[in-house]
Amino acid sequence: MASPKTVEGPEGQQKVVLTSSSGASAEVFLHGAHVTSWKSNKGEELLFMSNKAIYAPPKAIRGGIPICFPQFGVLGPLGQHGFARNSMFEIVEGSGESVTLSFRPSAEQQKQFPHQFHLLITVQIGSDRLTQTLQVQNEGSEPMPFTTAFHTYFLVSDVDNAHADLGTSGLTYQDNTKGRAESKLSGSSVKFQQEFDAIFVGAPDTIKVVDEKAGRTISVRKEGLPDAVLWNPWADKANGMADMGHDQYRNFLCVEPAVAASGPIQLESGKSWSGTQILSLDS
Ligand SMILES: O=P(O)(O)OC[C@H]1O[C@H](O)[C@H](O)[C@@H](O)[C@@H]1O
Repeated sequence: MASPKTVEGPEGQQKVVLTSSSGASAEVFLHGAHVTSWKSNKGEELLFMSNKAIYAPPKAIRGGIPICFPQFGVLGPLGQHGFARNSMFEIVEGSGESVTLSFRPSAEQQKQFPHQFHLLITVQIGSDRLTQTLQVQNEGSEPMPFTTAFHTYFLVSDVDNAHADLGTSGLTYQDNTKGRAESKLSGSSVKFQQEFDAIFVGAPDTIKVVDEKAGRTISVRKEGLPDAVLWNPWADKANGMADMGHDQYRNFLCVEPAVAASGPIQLESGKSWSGTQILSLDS
């Protein structure tokens, strides 16, 4: 397959633009293999991007779809969400509709995480969907522990008029705002009305992001990823972030297919593992 072309994005960073035959499109930066845009075939943007995002390493880009790897959150010895989102990837192959990006840790990164691995991220645009696969191969001689997530920021008209529907009532979750204390959902949906930061262990394989005001539903389907993290930082935390615009917390909610509290996965030497998220625009 021919290598897809890159174009220059903010701060001189290279990005790949994918376009489906129907006109849907996506943008993927080599920095972090980070998807920063997914547009429907009508041209409407479906992902949230901060208007103060920083596009250059060593910062992760705020918004879109950061890849948390080889650690989700603070569930391990590394800095929050691991180093892949702060690192440069290389293009392996692709076409107009898909691209595969590759990353191997530097000697410096292996000092913090003493494992050799090969990470491949594939992003594919379809007429009504965006598919992302994370594949990791343990190239070292010891088992490699990891956790991971697709940290997807969905754009919503206003968080007051949006919710995440898990499809099952009364699920329990670990509440990150309360030291991972167990809590229970009263219905099957999460309405974001204050800071919400929760790990659903063994979450349903499909979660819907519903924007009532825009009349839009996106299904988040996950394969090989047992958990889901739901997050909105709310006003105080978001307005304290240097790379988040004022009150922009109202315009997103995160649904993050993950191996979080179910992990870490212990990947044997020479073995590979993969996980996929499929985002589809239902209406
Ligand atoms: O600010 P970041 O490092 O990108 O993390 C953003 C958020 O990611 C996840 O959703 C975690 O559960 C949150 O605790 C964290 O605040």
